[in-house]
Amino acid sequence: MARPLIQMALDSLDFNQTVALADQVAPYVDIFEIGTPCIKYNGINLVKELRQRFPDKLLLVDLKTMDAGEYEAGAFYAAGADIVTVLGVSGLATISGVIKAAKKHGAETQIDLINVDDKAYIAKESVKLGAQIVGIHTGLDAQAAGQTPFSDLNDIARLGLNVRISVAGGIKQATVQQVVEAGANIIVVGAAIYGAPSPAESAREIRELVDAAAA
Ligand SMILES: O=C([C@H](O)CO)[C@H](O)[C@H](O)COP(=O)(O)O
Repeated sequence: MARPLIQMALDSLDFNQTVALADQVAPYVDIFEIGTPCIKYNGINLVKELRQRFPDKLLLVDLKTMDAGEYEAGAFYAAGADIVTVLGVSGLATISGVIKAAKKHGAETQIDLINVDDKAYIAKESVKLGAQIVGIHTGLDAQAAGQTPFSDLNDIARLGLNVRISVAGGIKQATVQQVVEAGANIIVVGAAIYGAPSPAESAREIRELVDAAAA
């Protein structure tokens, strides 16, 4: 099995704390995600800062775009994003616009299937449009209501689409093996790292668990 990537969700609103957290966990993660609240609060300067500080990391900007796909995403690709997210619920025209912007910059697009009713349909159509990643995502509010991403992950993985699958939604040490075995290519972790007494130690543990599960 190819080594799954670990994506650190940077969900703080504070610019300096975000950069400091990225520094701490950098040895253990592959992708820095600038989370949606964080990018709304800090804007494109944070993309530029992380791009400059971490030239070897992948940088995902979690715009969760809903409209004006090409226009909105284009500026973030130009600032150094490797991956930008667009909402599956936005519809195929917006998804197509973000993919067009990504292509212009030699970058990638992730379709976030959060709150999509027919996830299989949107995933299949997104692949036809040229998306490289589909995201199974139980958001923070849905997690608080007791939901998890596991059943949706199994359903999408079973389709065998030519696309990488990202999974997010409360993933922690206890559930890493389960999502790797289910077929996730990108494991997104936020609170289990940034909420730990030692974020670096938590990230190191998750790295070990992901690598062991994929071995
Ligand atoms: O995308 C996220 C959320 O919707 C806010 O933007 C989180 O970054 C994602 O859910 C990962 O965080 P955890 O669920 O805390 O692991």
